[in-house]
Amino acid sequence: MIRLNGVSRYYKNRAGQTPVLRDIQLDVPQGAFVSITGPSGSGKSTLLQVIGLLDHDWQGEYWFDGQALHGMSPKARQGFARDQIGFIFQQYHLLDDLTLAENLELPLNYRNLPSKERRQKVDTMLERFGFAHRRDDYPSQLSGGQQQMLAVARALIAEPKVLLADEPTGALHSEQGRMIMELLKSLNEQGCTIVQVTHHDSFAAYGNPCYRMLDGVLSRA
Ligand SMILES: Nc1ncnc2c1ncn2[C@@H]1O[C@H](COP(=O)(O)OP(=O)(O)OP(=O)(O)O)[C@@H](O)[C@H]1O
Repeated sequence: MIRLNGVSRYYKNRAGQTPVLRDIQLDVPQGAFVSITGPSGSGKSTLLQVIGLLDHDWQGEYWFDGQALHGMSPKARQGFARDQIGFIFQQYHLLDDLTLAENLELPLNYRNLPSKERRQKVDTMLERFGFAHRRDDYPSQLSGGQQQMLAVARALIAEPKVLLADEPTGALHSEQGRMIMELLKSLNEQGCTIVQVTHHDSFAAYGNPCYRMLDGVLSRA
């Protein structure tokens, strides 16, 4: 489903160019749950940003369901990402001045959907994730684990083909972290393709295959 072939990424600094991703080869089959671990600063988040099309300053080939994303303009990639890719972050990235329902509706605003259909999708998601009775609450009224659950719901509402998770449990205590991992596991069992970056070996074990990033080099763990 996703294939990276020889992807490299450099950051410019005073010394010149520092390689952060080196000749990355990665295959993510449809329905897979891929984990990427590795030490701090090794390039994991950078790789996920490339896969999530949040970063365009890379070289190499990126194939997604047979489409050559490396041949697309950044603007076209942005549209593609909105349709096909869901992203969750360590710090949730919810909008605090919007209600839970309004947060969920955000990704649908880019779609040409009648408002009734948008509302139905939001209601279904609120129900599915157990937030129906809290639709008019604000994210700050939720626990960290619940905020991350809402972020997962928001990432899924536009029915992306793949869910990318960058340290999804990083801001949570272990009980809540496990809850989020169990949620990702059950989503994967329902067919959702997932790529996660994590520091936790026990959480990495939810994935198969597992990769390890070291100094910008990705290899099978
Ligand atoms: N915008 C940037 N400009 C310059 N260097 C950057 C930038 N973003 C990241 N880097 C550098 O790229 C390297 C990889 O960073 P990245 O965030 O991908 O690592 P990571 O493995 O995700 O780390 P962590 O586990 O701590 O989140 C680091 O050395 C970092 O300092």
